[in-house]
Amino acid sequence: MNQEQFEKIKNGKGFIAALDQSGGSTPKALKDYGIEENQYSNEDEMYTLVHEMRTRIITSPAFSSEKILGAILFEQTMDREVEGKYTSDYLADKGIVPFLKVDKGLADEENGVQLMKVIPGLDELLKRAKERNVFGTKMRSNILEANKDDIAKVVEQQFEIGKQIIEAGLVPIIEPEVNINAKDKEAIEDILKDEIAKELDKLNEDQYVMLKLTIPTKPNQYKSLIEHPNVVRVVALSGGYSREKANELLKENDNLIASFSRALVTDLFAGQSAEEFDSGLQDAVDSIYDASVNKN
Ligand SMILES: O=P(O)(O)OC[C@H]1O[C@](O)(COP(=O)(O)O)[C@@H](O)[C@@H]1O
Repeated sequence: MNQEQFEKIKNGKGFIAALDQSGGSTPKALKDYGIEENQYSNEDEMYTLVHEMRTRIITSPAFSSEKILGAILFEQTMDREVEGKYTSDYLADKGIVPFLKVDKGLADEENGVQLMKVIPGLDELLKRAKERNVFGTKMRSNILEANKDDIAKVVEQQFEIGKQIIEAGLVPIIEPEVNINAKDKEAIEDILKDEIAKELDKLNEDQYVMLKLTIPTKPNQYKSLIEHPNVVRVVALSGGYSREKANELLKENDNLIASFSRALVTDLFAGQSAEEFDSGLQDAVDSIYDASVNKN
């Protein structure tokens, strides 16, 4: 494992940019960016357009390692190039640590949770990620109701696959998202914290994970997880909150940094001039950095 990147992710001041919208989320990500579905006629064109959007973000002067510690990539982005380099190498050369989203989407909701779908060919994908100098991975489940046994299943699945990822020499970001509109969000977060702690305590001392969590209703709910010796860093998804709201809630949580997708790109549009785009991205980066680093 790249020790310099490990140190940066563990102790660096900044946040992680989530640029990994999956196939399922891409049409909405493009629509939010100002590209309607009638502007592309097949998946290939869609992926080319979203790679252009991500390239515009990644190559912007606002997308700098001064405030951005890492970036989470979609598999196709990892296999494409930015200015003649593989995307992960381009990022690493900018001092930004590359991560790869490895999940293949969510299973149907059952008993108030969505497990991850089976991930075929994971070993092969992890091998390729290592070849592309990727540091870590990210995979997302979804929790909607406070059903203890089912939340336990979500966490068990995450850690079981997480250990496979650790074996492959990468650091897994474990992301059991809690839906921000869940009726019993606080009760879910109490159960989730306990279930994650149980799995963390089973790890060997040289097995490291990261956690990507919904910003909790109770400030500092996850303090004990943040301080756990097997946890490199705990980061927060924006979950559908506006950037202002996500930043406001994040500021209430010590040592919790952002890993936003929607909240990062919400003011970026295809039709913007270079300076409008770059200044919109700079504003987003500055405000998310501030919420990640300067707490109340
Ligand atoms: O496309 P997916 O896999 O459903 O994930 C969508 C997004 O959810 C995230 O986990 C969190 O994104 P948000 O900050 O927009 O909630 C991102 O990493 C990812 O881009």
